Amino acid sequence: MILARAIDVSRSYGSTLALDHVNLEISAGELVGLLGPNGAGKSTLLSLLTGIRRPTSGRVELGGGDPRRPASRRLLGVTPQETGVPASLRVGEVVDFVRAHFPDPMGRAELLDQFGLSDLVRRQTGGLSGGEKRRLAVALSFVGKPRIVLLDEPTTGLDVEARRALWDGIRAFHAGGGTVLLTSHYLEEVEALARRVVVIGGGRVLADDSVAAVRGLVAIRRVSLASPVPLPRLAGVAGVDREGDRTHLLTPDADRLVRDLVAAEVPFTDLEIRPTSLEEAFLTLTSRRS
Ligand SMILES: Nc1ncnc2c1ncn2[C@@H]1O[C@H](COP(=O)(O)OP(=O)(O)OP(=O)(O)O)[C@@H](O)[C@H]1O
Repeated sequence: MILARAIDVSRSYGSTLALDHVNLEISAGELVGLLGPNGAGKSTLLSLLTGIRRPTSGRVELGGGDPRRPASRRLLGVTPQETGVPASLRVGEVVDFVRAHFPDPMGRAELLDQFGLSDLVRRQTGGLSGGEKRRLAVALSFVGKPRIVLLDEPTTGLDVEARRALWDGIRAFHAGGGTVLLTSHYLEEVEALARRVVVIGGGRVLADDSVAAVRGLVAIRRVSLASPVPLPRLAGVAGVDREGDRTHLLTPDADRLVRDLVAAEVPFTDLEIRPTSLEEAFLTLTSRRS
């Protein structure tokens, strides 16, 4: 069963095209990572799926219905990028307050345990660390036993321990049959949780595949050099960019490329090799494909 769907969805803010003909289907029981750089359109897509915003064109469905209808949102749990809880309330009180809104909520102790918050139950939220606050905010999206949870950058800014506690909570929900869509800037983070990753950049879906396949795609290096002569055709070059007297070559195998340059006796200076950003890697690959 498909729990969330975007069909040919575009969304503009004035002259900014935040989403450009996006198609996406999330089936029940999946844990999907939505990966992309700043401004890629991730939050916009979540805001459409949660019914906060309307697409400019195309259609969005949640549980087969319009997410703007409250009935469709009954199966949904969400933690947006920015959240806030009243500083004077204790952790246990916040959880109880949210629990009171649902007909069959999770038990308070079970929820706190699942997210490593049990020791904080009597603490006022104003005194929590950033990581503890974030864990509480994410935990709250699970209170109503949703069928699908959307998490916008759930672990950004957390230290390793807090991140692991959060991951454990998300994994426990998924192990119980729950469906999750979470956004992230980092493939490593998606890799820790999800099998499927949807890469979004410039408002478009650039890849929708297994984490392993996407890792292969983005392991691209940028080899930059200055040469007084035009470069010969070299194997394994995914993209070429010229900037003044410098040439930038994108390749999945920088070692081989450098060996080939030397073997071809290409005169070069100022060789530089660096990893590409996700955005660079994907935009290069997609522009080659199209
Ligand atoms: N309310 C808004 N008004 C105008 N432009 C907006 C608005 N919200 C988002 N945008 C623009 O739409 C594009 C996509 O933004 P969005 O927040 O969806 O990206 P994102 O992938 O979630 O980024 P980040 O990782 O930084 O959160 C950006 O160019 C952004 O500036």
